[in-house]
Amino acid sequence: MWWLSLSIGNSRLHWGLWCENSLEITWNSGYLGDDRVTEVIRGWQEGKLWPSGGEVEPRDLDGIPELAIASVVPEQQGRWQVYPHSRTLGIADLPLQNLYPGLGIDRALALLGAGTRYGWPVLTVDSGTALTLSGADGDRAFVGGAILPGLGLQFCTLARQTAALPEIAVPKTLPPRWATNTADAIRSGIVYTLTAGVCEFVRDWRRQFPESAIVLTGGNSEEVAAYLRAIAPDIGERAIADPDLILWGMGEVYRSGKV
Ligand SMILES: Nc1ncnc2c1ncn2[C@@H]1O[C@H](COP(=O)(O)OP(=O)(O)O)[C@@H](O)[C@H]1O
Ligand SMILES: CC(C)(COP(=O)(O)O)[C@@H](O)C(=O)NCCC(=O)O
Ligand SMILES: [K+]
Repeated sequence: MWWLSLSIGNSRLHWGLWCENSLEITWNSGYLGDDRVTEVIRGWQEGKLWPSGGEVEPRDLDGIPELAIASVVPEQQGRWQVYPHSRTLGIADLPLQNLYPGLGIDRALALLGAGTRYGWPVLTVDSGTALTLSGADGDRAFVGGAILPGLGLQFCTLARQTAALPEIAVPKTLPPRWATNTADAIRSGIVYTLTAGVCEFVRDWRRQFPESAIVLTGGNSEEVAAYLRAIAPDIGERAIADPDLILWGMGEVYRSGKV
């Protein structure tokens, strides 16, 4: 009756502990080394949950949990597939239409989670390592989307590929637009162009699907939500923030009997 959902992203692991259809706890962790993976799997086989790297307390499960894996990082997914009670999800397992071959399973699951919780049509904005937009219509058919470097990645790449630009943390609030020093200039350039781009996509989506929910998720969703509220309140105030969209999508696949 207990099962685990593991979504493997390009920066880290996203975990959910489920009791049937009820999501009990969620946490994130870094990637784990082989020894640690072996240790965690041994724990599961003894009916123990030992979330590592996360802030969740270990606990006893009555039974050996199933593990559902959704991954966009092949090298990481193999480490967890050795668990005998695991099942790896592909886009063919999802009750969505018109998905293209090669579409990220995280994007498809986030859409499924968002549509299930907030209704169809729906647009998801996932601010993770990459920032992705993904939209589906009222028939649960994928309409399309976009991929760009995520917030953290933009700051990091700019610093790494230039001699004079420093590494800067992702700002929590809106920086000044017309900067008079280097750090603010970087903040301004990245934050205002990224936010303007997201707004443009959302506005176009709303022209096609005026009633659609707009759902924000991913490691930088709080920052993106704050920028949107400050720059475009008509979008920011109405957008829904939900950090667990991918896990909710996995729950929906479980409910349909495919896990
Ligand atoms: N504790 C954290 N560890 C890693 N990234 C974090 C953390 N907190 C916030 N972030 C931000 O979230 C981004 C990753 O988003 P996330 O949705 O977790 O990634 P992914 O699903 O691609 O692994 C990073 O680029 C970083 O800017
Ligand atoms: C676009 C992504 C890299 C996003 O990954 P993330 O930032 O969530 O780790 C991932 O969804 C992916 O590898 N997609 C495959 C290409 C596509 O969706 O078209
Ligand atoms: K992402």
